[in-house]
Amino acid sequence: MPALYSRVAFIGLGLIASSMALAMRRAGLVESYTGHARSAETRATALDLGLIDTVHDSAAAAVQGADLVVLAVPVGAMAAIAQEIAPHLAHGATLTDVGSVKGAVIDAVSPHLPGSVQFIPGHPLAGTEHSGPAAGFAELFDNRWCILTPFEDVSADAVARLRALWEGMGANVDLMDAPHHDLVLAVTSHAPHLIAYTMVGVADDLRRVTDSEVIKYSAAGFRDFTRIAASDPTMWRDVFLNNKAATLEILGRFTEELFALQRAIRREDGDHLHAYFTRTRAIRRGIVEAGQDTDAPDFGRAALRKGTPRD
Ligand SMILES: NC(=O)C1=CN([C@@H]2O[C@H](COP(=O)(O)OP(=O)(O)OC[C@H]3O[C@@H](n4cnc5c(N)ncnc54)[C@H](O)[C@@H]3O)[C@@H](O)[C@H]2O)C=CC1
Ligand SMILES: O=C(O)C(=O)Cc1ccc(O)cc1
Repeated sequence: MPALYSRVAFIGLGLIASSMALAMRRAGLVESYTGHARSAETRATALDLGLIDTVHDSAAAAVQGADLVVLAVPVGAMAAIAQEIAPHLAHGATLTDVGSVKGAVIDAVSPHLPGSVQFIPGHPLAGTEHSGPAAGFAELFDNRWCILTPFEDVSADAVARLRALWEGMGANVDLMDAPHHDLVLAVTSHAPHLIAYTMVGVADDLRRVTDSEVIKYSAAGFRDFTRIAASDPTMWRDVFLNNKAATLEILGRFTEELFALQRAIRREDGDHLHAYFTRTRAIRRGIVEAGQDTDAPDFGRAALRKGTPRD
């Protein structure tokens, strides 16, 4: 495939930017790579790892001459960076971001941009609990979704090119509007992360359960909570502060259902519990049977098709 862009500038050189650089290099999607990070150590690591060809100690310098600029910093840092780079963006350049929240990023970035810049917000639904330039890997986006939330006035060619870039990095691309994205992500990612943080905090508060017992006896579910609760505190603080309405809406519903389940346990209402768990099990089966559970081993899908021995 011929290169889609001649020069990409990454602002922020952490997990997502480094994975993007490696995935772009894997498929030869861009001709030259540059970037900026705040710390000299991060800049040096990104160069040493061969993620980028050149590095700049200011975001304004990094974006000059780039036909693609990727904002890959915590959501709360986007506004100041947009303000700084706006006068230096090349005419007709595409600006995108990878923030976990879209509405607040659009509000923070758009007001600073000159009319010629094509701003196409994006969000790869792929990540890990690790941060920094050494955490990236080329396969991160393989068979994962990337959601783009462009406004209608953006050039269709620019959107098609960015879509092709994500597909070249291995991702599947969907387009939706920003409020819908923020609600979907509140349900599927943001509220679950908060619940994981809470559960790990609760386990830690239980003085009877020492750290070693928590790890030693934790089954897969709790282990995954501890992994998720090890995610970057700055990034997740910014997610909740910037997707406040949708996460509060979902957490409100969650709290109501949790109270109903608590009451069922207290009243020994087995029918309520059984009916609830039957409904949630059907949801999981629907996901697996639709082939949407990309992490599930094949034997899991086969077993579900046949029906499990406990049915
Ligand atoms: N980590 C994950 O699993 C995922 C993260 N995202 C989003 O991607 C973005 C980047 O996240 P990661 O790459 O995971 O973070 P990271 O912590 O690995 O890297 C962030 C980079 O931004 C720089 N940075 C932080 N604050 C800054 C500031 N005020 N000014 C300039 N640079 C600053 C850091 O020095 C670092 O180079 C975030 O907006 C996050 O919501 C999206 C999908 C998955
Ligand atoms: O590590 C995990 O399980 C994740 O959920 C990764 C992740 C974190 C934030 C996003 O906006 C998208 C994906």
